[in-house]
Amino acid sequence: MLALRDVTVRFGARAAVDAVSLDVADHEVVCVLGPSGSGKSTLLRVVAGLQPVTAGRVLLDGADQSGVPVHRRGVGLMFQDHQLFPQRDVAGNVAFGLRMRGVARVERAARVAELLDLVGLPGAGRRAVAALSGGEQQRVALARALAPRPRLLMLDEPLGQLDRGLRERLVVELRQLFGRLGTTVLAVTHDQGEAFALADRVVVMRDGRVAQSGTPLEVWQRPASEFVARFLGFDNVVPGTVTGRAADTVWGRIPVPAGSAQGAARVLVRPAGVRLGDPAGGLWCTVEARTFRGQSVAVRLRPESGPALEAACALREAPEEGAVVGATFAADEVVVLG
Ligand SMILES: Nc1ncnc2c1ncn2[C@@H]1O[C@H](COP(=O)(O)OP(=O)(O)OP(=O)(O)O)[C@@H](O)[C@H]1O
Repeated sequence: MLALRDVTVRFGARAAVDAVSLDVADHEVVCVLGPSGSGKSTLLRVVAGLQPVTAGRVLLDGADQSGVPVHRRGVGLMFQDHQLFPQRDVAGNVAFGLRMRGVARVERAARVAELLDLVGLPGAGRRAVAALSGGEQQRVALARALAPRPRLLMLDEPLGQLDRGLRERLVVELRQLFGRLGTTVLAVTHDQGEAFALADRVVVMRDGRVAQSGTPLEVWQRPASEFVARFLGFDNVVPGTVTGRAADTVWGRIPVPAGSAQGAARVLVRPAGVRLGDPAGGLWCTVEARTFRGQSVAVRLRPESGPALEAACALREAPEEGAVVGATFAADEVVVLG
């Protein structure tokens, strides 16, 4: 469906997008994820035709899009601040793209009603946009983007403005909706939770380049680099030397999974793989802080050597602040990073 081939966008000397190649298959939901300034929005703007490329090609269904204007690309756009027309009612907003395409009034009305049902706002056509909640406005913006049946729907921080609870609910709804409609989606977000909940595949960007691409599970289980690991919130990373099934690090010998790359590397231990027991039986650590995270407790440890270490413990097993414990490591939660 969508193919980017070595796409580069420069602003002055700086490449906001640097030789990016990316494919999105029919019906696939791809989320581009990365810190602020990594080039996500620029990438979307390129696909939409809002931003010319410095080099490289954008293909939609095999056709090169250079010179094709925004309204002829057949892509739908939904931006962070959803840019609804305040002077129009809900139906007027949803019908916008249809009117632009000259769809007849009766057909338009039917499609608007269908879309409002789809996004969970049945019968809301006559309501004023200004009187809607943030979540409702988001749904209207989604209905407007979907109304002309775009071959590719692009979302820029689709749930960016909403509070966390609402975002978590909407992201589940969106995923179900896209699955049902078979929509092909390219979304960008800086929120990893959102990306992982929404996407069939996530693409992590860093400084205009693709740092990793894979299913949410693949990226979560095997971050390709220290950058990706830290971006996902994994901070238990130390340098080490891998020999056979263990790595020598400042935290002592850490078992690693079979097949891990050998030699000097960065070693990640996911918090779930840090086991706490008797001080004599492992790396000697003092408990610095505990943070409740729903089902588990994040325990921040100060080891006798090396940087701080985080462990995830069951509620009842979390040691008290100030306690001294021995940390050991479970190989299946250890990743030797590239
Ligand atoms: N029109 C422009 N002129 C000059 N520089 C730009 C322009 N648009 C973007 N940039 C720069 O390109 C880089 C990438 O910007 P972009 O908005 O694509 O990043 P992003 O990952 O979407 O960030 P955010 O999450 O903050 O929106 C940034 O350094 C930005 O300052």
